[in-house]
Amino acid sequence: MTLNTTPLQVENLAVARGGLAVLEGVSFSLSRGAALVLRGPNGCGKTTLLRTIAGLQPALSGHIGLEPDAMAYAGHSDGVKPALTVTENLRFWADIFGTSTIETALTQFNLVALKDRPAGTLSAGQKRRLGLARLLVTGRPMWILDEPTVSLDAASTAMFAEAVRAHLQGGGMALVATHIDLGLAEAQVLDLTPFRAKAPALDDFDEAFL
Ligand SMILES: Nc1ncnc2c1ncn2[C@@H]1O[C@H](COP(=O)(O)OP(=O)(O)OP(=O)(O)O)[C@@H](O)[C@H]1O
Repeated sequence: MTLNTTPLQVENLAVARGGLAVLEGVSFSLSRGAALVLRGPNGCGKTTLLRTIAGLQPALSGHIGLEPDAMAYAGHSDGVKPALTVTENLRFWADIFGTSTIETALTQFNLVALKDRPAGTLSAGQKRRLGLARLLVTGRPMWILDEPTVSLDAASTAMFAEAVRAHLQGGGMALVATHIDLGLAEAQVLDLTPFRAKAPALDDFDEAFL
């Protein structure tokens, strides 16, 4: 699949969770070859924003200028099939996304020695590496990553940063919510704190109980 795509344009986006707005007025753009790291305190709406941009839930308002089928989303769950081996998991995804090779994914995420292991027998960090390796076999240009380094040790975190860097160098893009320093000095950073939605004003007070 080609990496030629319109860059991501997000304009005046408002997103909601549980029926309540959590972020409003979020605007940014991402060019090919660029990464943006989203920061903000727990509960500010990073996951909600990523899920909305990935097309997994509707926006309250605003515009997202990239189709979901240009995106590969890696959320909190690894999405690994435990009964399939590492190779079978990657081949399964390669078939779904219409790509052919899984070798780069095995190598870049240090999974070669584990390739015949049922995924259910992997450690948490190994499972996470497999879940992230899936990004490579999607062939999709826009990676949307929610806390991708959870369970990864320092070496695997560095390996992941290298995989993101290689993706960017190939013209891909990455949007990442993370609390840690990924070591991606080239990434831009957007703090979502100023975009937190204001609590709705009460304009219809009930009488106080006496
Ligand atoms: N199922 C739910 N129903 C209602 N509200 C929810 C639900 N899940 C989460 N929320 C609330 O939505 C808000 C945004 O949550 P979200 O998971 O997007 O934040 P986050 O910035 O990703 O947080 P964290 O850094 O802790 O992962 C939070 O205030 C959270 O409590």
